[in-house]
Amino acid sequence: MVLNIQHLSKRYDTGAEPVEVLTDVSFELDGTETLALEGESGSGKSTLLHLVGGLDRASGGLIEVDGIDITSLPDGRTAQLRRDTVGLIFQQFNLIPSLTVQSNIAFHARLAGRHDPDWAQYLATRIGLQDHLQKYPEAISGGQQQRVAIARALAARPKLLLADEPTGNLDEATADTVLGLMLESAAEAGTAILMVTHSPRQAARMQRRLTLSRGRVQRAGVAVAAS
Ligand SMILES: Nc1ncnc2c1ncn2[C@@H]1O[C@H](COP(=O)(O)OP(=O)(O)OP(=O)(O)O)[C@@H](O)[C@H]1O
Repeated sequence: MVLNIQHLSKRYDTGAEPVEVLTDVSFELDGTETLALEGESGSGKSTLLHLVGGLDRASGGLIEVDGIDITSLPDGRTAQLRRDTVGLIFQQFNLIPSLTVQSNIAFHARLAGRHDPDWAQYLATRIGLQDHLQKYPEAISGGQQQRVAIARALAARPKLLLADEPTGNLDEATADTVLGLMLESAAEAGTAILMVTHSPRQAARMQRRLTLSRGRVQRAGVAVAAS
């Protein structure tokens, strides 16, 4: 199992009143499964993704990534796990402007000590970037930049890919193409996917769908607490 979440909760104590953003969330993700995370704005999707990526701390419950409980790891170890096991794609591509497309793709794999030039080259070609490798991010389109972010996230063959509306700012046709490339490339890399999306059309292309409603997992139209 690549991801095991049990009774996860997240509370923010920053304001006058504590805000419980996630309550008793439990689900699992096997091998190379793909899961769409849906739910209305403010339901806690991004918060959940940040917790799984170790970018924020849970208030309670368990998050096992590839068998390691990240809720009890010190910050340095979470960063290491993120580097070694998890790939991240956000709506903002976060490309490094001073690096070429090719170097951007290799960047995280190099950091993880797992840069495989043949795989990076194959991935870039597979994802349609072969003619843009020596260009800088400013010289390519939004759709192409998003392809770079996807290739970069998959270059180190992560066990788990976390994607927060990865095609959210692309037109529908480009989004369809880019998502297809992401799914095919992840399958080839042996990578499971947890993807936040507002698009039912995109969610339907994933193997499983899970909806959050006010921080709880909703099944069959009803928000339920995990047993
Ligand atoms: N640092 C914070 N302090 C207090 N509340 C927060 C904080 N970060 C997020 N929240 C609240 O947590 C809730 C869930 O936010 P989150 O961004 O996870 O929702 P979301 O489902 O991803 O929404 P969207 O679809 O609009 O991106 C929101 O009500 C938000 O206001």
